[in-house]
Amino acid sequence: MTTTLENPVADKIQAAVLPTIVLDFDSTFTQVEALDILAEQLFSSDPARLTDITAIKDLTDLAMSGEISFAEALQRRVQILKPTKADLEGLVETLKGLVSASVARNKEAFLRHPGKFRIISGGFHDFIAPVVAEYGIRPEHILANRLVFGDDGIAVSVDQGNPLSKDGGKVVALQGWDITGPVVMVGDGWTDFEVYKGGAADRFYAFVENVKREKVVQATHGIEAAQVVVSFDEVLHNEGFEGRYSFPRSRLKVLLLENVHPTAIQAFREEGYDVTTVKGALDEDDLIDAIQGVHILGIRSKTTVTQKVLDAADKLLAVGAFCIGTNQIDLKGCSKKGIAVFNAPYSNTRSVVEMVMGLTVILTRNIYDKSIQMHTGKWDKSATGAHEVRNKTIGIIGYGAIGSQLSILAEAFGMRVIYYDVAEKLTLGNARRYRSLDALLAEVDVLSIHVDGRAENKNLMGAAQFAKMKDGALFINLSRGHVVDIDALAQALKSGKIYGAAVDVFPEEPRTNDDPFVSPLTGIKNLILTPHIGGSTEEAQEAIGEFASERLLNFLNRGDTTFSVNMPNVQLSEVEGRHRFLHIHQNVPGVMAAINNIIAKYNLNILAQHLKTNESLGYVIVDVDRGYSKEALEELKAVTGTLKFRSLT
Ligand SMILES: NC(=O)c1ccc[n+]([C@@H]2O[C@H](COP(=O)([O-])OP(=O)(O)OC[C@H]3O[C@@H](n4cnc5c(N)ncnc54)[C@H](O)[C@@H]3O)[C@@H](O)[C@H]2O)c1
Ligand SMILES: O=C(O)CC[C@@H](O)C(=O)O
Repeated sequence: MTTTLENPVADKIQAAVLPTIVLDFDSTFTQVEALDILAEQLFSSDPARLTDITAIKDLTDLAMSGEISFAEALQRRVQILKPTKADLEGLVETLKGLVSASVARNKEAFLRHPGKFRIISGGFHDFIAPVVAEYGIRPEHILANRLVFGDDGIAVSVDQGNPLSKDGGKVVALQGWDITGPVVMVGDGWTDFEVYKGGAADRFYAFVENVKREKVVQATHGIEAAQVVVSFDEVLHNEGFEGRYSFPRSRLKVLLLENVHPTAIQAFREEGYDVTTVKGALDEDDLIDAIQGVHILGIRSKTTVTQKVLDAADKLLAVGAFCIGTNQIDLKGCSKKGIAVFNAPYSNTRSVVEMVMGLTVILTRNIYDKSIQMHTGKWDKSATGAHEVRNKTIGIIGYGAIGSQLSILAEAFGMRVIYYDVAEKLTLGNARRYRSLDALLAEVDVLSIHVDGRAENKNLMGAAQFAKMKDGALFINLSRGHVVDIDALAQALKSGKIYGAAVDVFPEEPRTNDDPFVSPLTGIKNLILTPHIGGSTEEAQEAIGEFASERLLNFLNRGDTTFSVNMPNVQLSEVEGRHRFLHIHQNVPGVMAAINNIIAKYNLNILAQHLKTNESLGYVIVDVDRGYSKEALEELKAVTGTLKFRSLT
């Protein structure tokens, strides 16, 4: 199956006759209404004038949505604001930092096509010109009002001779401009729609990236030449401009489940992707419904990505596990479909380790049960059964990222560290590796499990293993629930074989905070139960949000697969001034030769080429210079064994 990212609208438009794009300034070129920002700047530190900030905003809104006359609103706002030239300089600096995200990321397109982008605004040339100059828009390509200053340097009114100071002014002003060829108007406000309605523009885009004005959006309905767009990427794409992106990001859907951290949501939105979030996990049926049309799925540990879900995933390019574990994802199924899987292997490691150390001390001192007794009014000041952790032996099963970090912290607490791992590991500090699990079990005062969630680890700790431990040892599991036979653990605790335990992960876990927790472990003495929160610190969640979204964005934006858990890892630079083909295929003979034949047939000039394979997948990345035909793309997609094909610009 191939992923087809087509653009029929752009195909219809001759690239040679690029239209002139006329942008509104307030809430379109910039994220904000400049006069609202000016009001905040001038009045927010003066309690007596705070109401003027609201008054300015109200006037702006009423005019933008077409409720009152634009001319009246403009004049009244200037009368309230009375700015000086110095005030406007401050405003310019603020506005430069508030350029709309999709405009800012397409700066290259502005600079590459001087004269093709113009500004029309009911705002003021005085502050618009220096902001848009950075995008190569010259003063003569800005139509805007001018402030009239009094002798004291304070603006008192609007230049009345300028048509833009009047109602319907944009239509008149634009019609009088020296534009040849089609004109495309992009704006959020009613006056922008009027430009199209009044016949001064051939096409209209209602721009809703910053603010959605219902009256304007409604007005576009049923008009073939008018469209609502959530980002400037779409405008560039539809109008045949070579923006940074071969496919508008706003049409790529990102579905983030299980309350992933807002940093991730923001990262995708800032890059222009269409993000939907869901608080909890989804069960299989709900996920099957939700996954259709989704390009990127973000989950944590509670969502299971099964083969059935993958079968329903018609557009899925990648799955991000916003956690360490990936055992909830059918990795083989993903590979078979060329879907890349990423996780955040180190972002919550420290949080888990700190929690294990804390639990070790709490259990060794018997603090947990003492606290419970206190809550029932019982004061038991006694040292019996309470110990230091110093000189005790901690046994770690699974000496990976978490196990080895724990080794360092435990040693810093004065503990003796021994570990068991099925793989060769670098032993840290004075830790000792045991090659026999049974030998380790027999020696530990505290046992902590940190193996990964592979299926073979089911019931790694069962009745036989608990029986091999010293009487009165402590047990901790913050890895995966199925690794421990919990009936056997319950029995070992009840019999006193295991003196105390802390369990954070369970074979069956509630999907959301509203679902009940049911387990044979509830009600047992000296057993600390926690709701799978080993990695749940604000620090870890933020770090995971940043790390996982960065991996997914690098994959989307440039094809980079660094840290992917199932794809061959290829580190790639940004796509600058070139086209990049990304070809994911079954690892079968002949694919590379077929790709190269097509490249030779179409005489494409290769700037860089990479091929990396793993057991099941091959990943070819080809960078070519700008000239290539659609037929070449079609043939590349049709190569036998192709799973996914994308092109980036
Ligand atoms: N409770 C939480 O909130 C939480 C947070 C993060 C991670 N985790 C879980 O913690 C576990 C460890 O995470 P990590 O980042 O250290 O993983 P890791 O992959 O870095 O380390 C796992 C180690 O276990 C070893 N191993 C696997 N099976 C084994 C076995 N049967 N016997 C001995 N060694 C075995 C591996 O060789 C590897 O060295 C994972 O299951 C992860 O999902 C839980
Ligand atoms: O936050 C989660 O849902 C899972 C945390 C942890 O088990 C992990 O695998 O990182």
